[in-house]
Amino acid sequence: MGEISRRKLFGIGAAGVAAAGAGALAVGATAGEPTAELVANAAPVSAATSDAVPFYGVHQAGIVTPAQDRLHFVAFDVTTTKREELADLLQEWTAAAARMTQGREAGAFGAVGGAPEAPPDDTGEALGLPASGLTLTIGFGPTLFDDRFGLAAKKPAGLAGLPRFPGEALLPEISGGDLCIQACAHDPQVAVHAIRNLARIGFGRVSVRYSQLGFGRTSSTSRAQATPRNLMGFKDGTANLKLEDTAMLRDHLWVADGDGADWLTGGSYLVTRKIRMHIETWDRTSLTEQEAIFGRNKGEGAALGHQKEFDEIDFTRKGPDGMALIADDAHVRLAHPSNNKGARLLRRGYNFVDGSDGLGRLDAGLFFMAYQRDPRTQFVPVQMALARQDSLNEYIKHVSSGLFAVPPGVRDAGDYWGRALLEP
Ligand SMILES: C=CC1=C(C)c2cc3[nH]c(cc4nc(cc5[nH]c(cc1n2)c(C)c5CCC(=O)O)C(CCC(=O)O)=C4C)c(C)c3C=C
Ligand SMILES: [Fe+2]
Repeated sequence: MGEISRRKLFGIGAAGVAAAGAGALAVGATAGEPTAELVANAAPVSAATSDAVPFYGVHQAGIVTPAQDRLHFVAFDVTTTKREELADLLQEWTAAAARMTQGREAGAFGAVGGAPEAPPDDTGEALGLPASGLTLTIGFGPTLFDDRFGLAAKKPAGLAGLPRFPGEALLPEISGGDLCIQACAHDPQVAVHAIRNLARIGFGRVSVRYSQLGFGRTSSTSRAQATPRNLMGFKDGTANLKLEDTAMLRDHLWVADGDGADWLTGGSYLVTRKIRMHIETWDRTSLTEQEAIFGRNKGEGAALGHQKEFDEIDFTRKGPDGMALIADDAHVRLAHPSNNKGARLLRRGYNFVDGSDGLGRLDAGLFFMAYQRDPRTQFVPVQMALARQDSLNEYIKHVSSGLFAVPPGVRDAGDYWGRALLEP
């Protein structure tokens, strides 16, 4: 965030910005944080974008939490082979995450409050910024359950691995990971600060395998949110699982007692796919063709032959030529629960633009993320149908893939991410 927007956010002058600390609008000040006057001087900021999201709860935040506007996703390889060091790290990460999500610095001393001869326990770039809706959500990849940490017997069946899908071109260096952390926030600097500090804390025990920045959420996860648009210009996230759909979340999102691994009850599974778009080709495609590919119109987002975005889709509707208005190879027909034995997903993806590719094309697309109760009966059949038939395939390429078991929420300050997995 630039100096001017920072000033606008806080309604204070340049000097105030320089002095304001990470806890400016948050719970519990630490050394090096702003004075009470500075906090009182801060102009009100929009509750929706500055507020803190509670960290403790039955489920992790960042799943049904109304999707924030920015993402920094990271996958780690665990470099230590000692189970105790892994458990220590998860405890340190949990403590730092509990602080940062409330707008506080990563450690108790902060960026400027510690011993001058030691590296600070916060990197400092979020000083002066509010919590900004930051959520931090951890996931455990299949490789964490190999023979290094004695966790093989606790590997949940849903982590068995994804099959190869036709047409995918996965790059191993940006796929997989022993652990992942999804940071979502309304301010990219807050999301990046959080991941950077977690990576810093992990030094010597984990190394970053890959990370991905995202912007412009491509899904709504609450009915209170307007549907955003993806980089192809279409409303994305209309027919999504949403936090208000309590019964559907129970059936399709949260791992339940008896599903398999007990430690995962109350958790979920996350599938990530980095999907590159051939943007320049898409931009030379007619509007009629674009709409036929998705099976929805570009303006309103209504299914073809329907009026409104949220009208329930009737796939039997035909045009004057007797042909189905939504083609057999249209994206929404293939992905719809009626084509996939009722399977539903909670999609929570983000647009990405990683600059250009050296050949004059944007390196851009969708960082697809979807939460679900069991990927074997949800993501896999839907993606198999899409990979085989979707007319969108001409314009996209899947280049990375991740599968993670997402543990339940941290209950209180005595609990930590993955405790039920690591402790007998
Ligand atoms: C395997 C799951 C899915 C992948 C991968 C995927 C890629 C992908 N999707 C879009 C754009 C849109 N998707 C839309 C709907 C939609 N997509 C999926 C699943 C995957 N998409 C589902 C389950 C649905 C809902 C289907 C339904 O029940 O109607 C839409 C329409 C609007 C909406 O409902 O969200 C768009 C647009 C892109 C661009 C993309 C890969 C780059
Ligand atoms: Fe889709």
